[in-house]
Amino acid sequence: MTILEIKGLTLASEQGYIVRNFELSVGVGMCHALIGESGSGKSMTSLAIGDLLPSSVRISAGDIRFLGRSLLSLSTVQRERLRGKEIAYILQEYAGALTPFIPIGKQLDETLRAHSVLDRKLRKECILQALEYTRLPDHMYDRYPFQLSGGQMQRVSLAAALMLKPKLFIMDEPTTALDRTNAIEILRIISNLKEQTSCGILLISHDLRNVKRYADDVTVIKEGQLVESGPTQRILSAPAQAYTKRLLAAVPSLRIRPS
Ligand SMILES: Nc1ncnc2c1ncn2[C@@H]1O[C@H](COP(=O)(O)OP(=O)(O)OP(=O)(O)O)[C@@H](O)[C@H]1O
Repeated sequence: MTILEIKGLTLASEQGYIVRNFELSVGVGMCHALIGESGSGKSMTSLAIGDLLPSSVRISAGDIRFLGRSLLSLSTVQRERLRGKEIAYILQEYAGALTPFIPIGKQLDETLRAHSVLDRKLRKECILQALEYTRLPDHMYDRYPFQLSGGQMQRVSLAAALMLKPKLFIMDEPTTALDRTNAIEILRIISNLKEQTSCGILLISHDLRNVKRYADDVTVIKEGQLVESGPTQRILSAPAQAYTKRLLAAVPSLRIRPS
């Protein structure tokens, strides 16, 4: 079964096309990485899924289906409801997801209250479970975001998303702002989550070592157009397109032999 299916997606601004006739799908329990050079349209594609495109960019053709349902046929309110509850974004800018002077527990409680009918006691249990899952101690509940390190803050934003049990995580450079140890820790948590909950993950990353390790499938995008797509192992070890070969050759640990 497919969680996310993007078909013929075309995004345009006044300056012209940003993404053209693009497609990608994320299966149940799968992590699909979207890779390509800076400015190739990765973030715009991911923002289109959650109805988060800037006002200067519009969807001019194509469809985005979530669990078989076209998202483009839903109202703004319906899409807003899906976002957060069923489709969660984890971004590089984790600090913006938290209000600095409100304790973590209170912020997570507000999120849970908005999206569930759990009583206060159950909400607290759920929050503590999410903190534990992201390997944060219970006392984080009473801490303020400004008292946390970058790695801890990204784990809190992950905890906030996963306690709502979304079906799809959209992760745009989730570990770019973190050191290698914290980045690996976050990716391990995400990977476990995928195994345990069968959620789908759309991962946008410049770090091809992470893509190699954690993604099941890869799609390569260049100037808004699909270059090639397939299982990670195949794309990284035997890319069919010259552009992909160039992209991979730039990463020393992935360097491929010219064919
Ligand atoms: N607000 C905007 N209005 C119009 N065009 C935009 C806007 N923001 C970005 N773009 C254009 O959309 C194109 C794709 O940008 P996008 O952010 O999706 O690239 P990306 O592949 O995610 O790059 P990076 O890896 O650097 O984040 C770029 O050419 C960019 O100039």
